[in-house]
Amino acid sequence: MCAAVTGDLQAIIEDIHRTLKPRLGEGKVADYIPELAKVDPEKFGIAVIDLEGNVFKAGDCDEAFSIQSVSKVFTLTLALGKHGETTWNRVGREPSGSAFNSIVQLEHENGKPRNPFINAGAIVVSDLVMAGHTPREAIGEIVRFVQYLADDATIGIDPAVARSEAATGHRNEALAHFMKSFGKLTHPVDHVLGVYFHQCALAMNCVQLARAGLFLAGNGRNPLTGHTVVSSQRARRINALMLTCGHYDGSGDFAYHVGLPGKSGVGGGILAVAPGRASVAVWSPGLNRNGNSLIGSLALEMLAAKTGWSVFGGPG
Ligand SMILES: NC(=O)CC[C@H](N)C(=O)O
Repeated sequence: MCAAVTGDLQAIIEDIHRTLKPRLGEGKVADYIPELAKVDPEKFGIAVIDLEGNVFKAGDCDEAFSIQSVSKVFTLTLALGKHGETTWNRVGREPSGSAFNSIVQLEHENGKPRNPFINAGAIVVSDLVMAGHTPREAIGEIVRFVQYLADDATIGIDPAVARSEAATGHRNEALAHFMKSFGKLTHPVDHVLGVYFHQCALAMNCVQLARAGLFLAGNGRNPLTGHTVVSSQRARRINALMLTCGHYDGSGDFAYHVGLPGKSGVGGGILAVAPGRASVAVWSPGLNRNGNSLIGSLALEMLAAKTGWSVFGGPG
């Protein structure tokens, strides 16, 4: 990273926070999971961690939130570790161009989801992570993996969110049963969804989330712990999937405006990766029409513009 950016980064983060604060409350908090509807729409946190381990943060960056679909990056990493490239026999690698919970493509494509970041694909990935495990063991493995990535044993699941999602998860049940009817899930639907709902209910703050994503900025190696999590080739490929599929039918827009691999969740969190430079987590619960954090996306757009971190080229 160039020295000028390092020195200015805290000022940049604070400026972004100050500039966007008056707009908090724009967007719509997800309410189809009742527990998420209770979250204060004015929350806004940013954390950036560079490869030297410097932390730059602003706002509500130490408050835990429901990471929801951001968890799909971590479960994909786990599934690739267990199953390698055969993972792609079960789930595709193409952008869907449809909503995160869409069912329409599944019938045309015989129950094989387009990519691991839409709900259907992530449910298949949960099925893959379960191999040889009970649901409880698989959930434990996911939590331990995220704790290991973030080097923080305090990270856990919010059971109220997991219960709330299970109680209202008819759309995900429909997706899972539909895929099961095509023989695309190995385990019983209720077991797979139990794992999926719990992974989505992981509660993390922006600093923890940025730390957990740091290996993707570091060619597969977390520079803070010295652990090689994945090969550089795999890190590059996960980043490619985040860039092309991480924001559902808003992925093209996110690439256009931000230009960084990113993964959003309906809790209002986004993990973004600036390869070779830093890992960034933002949180603001108001969502845009694609179900991605509205203010969080704007914050990342400003950050990319001010740092020149877009993977597509320099500042401006
Ligand atoms: N986009 C999201 O974050 C969706 C995750 C949410 N748990 C769901 O399955 O509906």
